[in-house]
Amino acid sequence: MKDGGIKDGEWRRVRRLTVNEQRLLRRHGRALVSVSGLHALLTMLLWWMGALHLPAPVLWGLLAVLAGSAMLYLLFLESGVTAEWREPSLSFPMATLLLCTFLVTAYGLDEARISALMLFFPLLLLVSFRLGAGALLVLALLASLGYAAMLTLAWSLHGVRVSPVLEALMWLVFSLVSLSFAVTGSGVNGLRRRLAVKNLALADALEQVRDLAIRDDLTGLFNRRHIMEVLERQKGLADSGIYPFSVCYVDLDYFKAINDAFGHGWGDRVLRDFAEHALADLREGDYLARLGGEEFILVLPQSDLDGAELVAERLRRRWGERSFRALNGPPKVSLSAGVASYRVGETIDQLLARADHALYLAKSGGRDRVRREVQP
Ligand SMILES: Nc1nc2c(ncn2[C@@H]2O[C@H](COP(=O)(O)OP(=O)(O)OP(=O)(O)O)[C@@H](O)[C@H]2O)c(=O)[nH]1
Repeated sequence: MKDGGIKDGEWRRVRRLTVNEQRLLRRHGRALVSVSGLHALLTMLLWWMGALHLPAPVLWGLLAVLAGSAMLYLLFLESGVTAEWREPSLSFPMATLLLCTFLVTAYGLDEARISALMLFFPLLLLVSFRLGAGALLVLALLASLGYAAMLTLAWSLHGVRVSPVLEALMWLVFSLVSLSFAVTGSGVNGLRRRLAVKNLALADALEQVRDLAIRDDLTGLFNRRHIMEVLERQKGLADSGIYPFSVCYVDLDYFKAINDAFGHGWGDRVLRDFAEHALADLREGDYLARLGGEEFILVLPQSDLDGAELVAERLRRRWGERSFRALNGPPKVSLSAGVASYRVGETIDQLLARADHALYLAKSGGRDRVRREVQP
């Protein structure tokens, strides 16, 4: 449904509310209950002043309905029972019920009849935050028809005490003001909805911008800038004694030859395939970034040197089994890796320099192998 008005199936469960939405929902519920409370107070005041001519059982029944419905309504909203319904605030049934109670009080009044209906306007404004134009117009129409029916009943049961022309005039003014409140409310509601849609689009765009800032275009892995932030965070955790971490430089072997023999397109494809393969090979919580070219880095929280070496060795072995020959690509692309473990208090540059040296050892030792840092 586009405008969010009340239609068939409105009460069906559709999705969970966010915490913020739940907070707004409860606030809305309390506002509606305040209107109900104000009406109860006004009714008692009018009765105490002797202006309300309702039989005692009707009066107490009315107050009981106001109190009971308010409690039930709050119970529904606070318990979250309605949270997954399409219109979780139950604004339409609650507003209709309150309208009926306004009409009952108005029935018991003569000169001051309209005073019991005044609360309908703030009520309409309140529910316009939740209901669409159609539902607001239906409410305004119900109020106008209800008022007319209440007048007819009052006139037929205890005659006319106020000039019928004056009564009819008040009814007309009430109906027109209700209508204009409904129209204004739905306009505000429309604006609010458009704003909400724009906010969502903005949040999406921000997410994309953030993604662009931290990810590598070709592989979708984290980029160098972001992994440096990750490393600083890990250093903070390790320096506080929370857990250690290790890093592993990975470099694909003879990549220039692949580009030269199979073309740049194949080179890109191998890089993307490696990223996918390595990500699948890592455990949850490990980080993988592309530093540039065919150079990658793994950041392995809670891993010591032996653990990091095992991870790198497993990656080397499994990646080495991969072949693109069937697709007319390179038969095999091996990798070399250098691992180093963070030593409390050192800088990230010192750590990376040891990993880089280990990678150099792997390359100069013949490639397709993992080497660990040499002690000091
Ligand atoms: N297809 C492709 N190639 C790239 C990309 N970035 C860098 N390269 C190429 O990767 C190659 C890296 O070559 P080298 O640094 O000589 O390294 P290598 O050929 O892998 O040799 P070793 O590392 O010593 O085993 C160069 O030819 C770069 O042009 C990229 O995004 N896509």
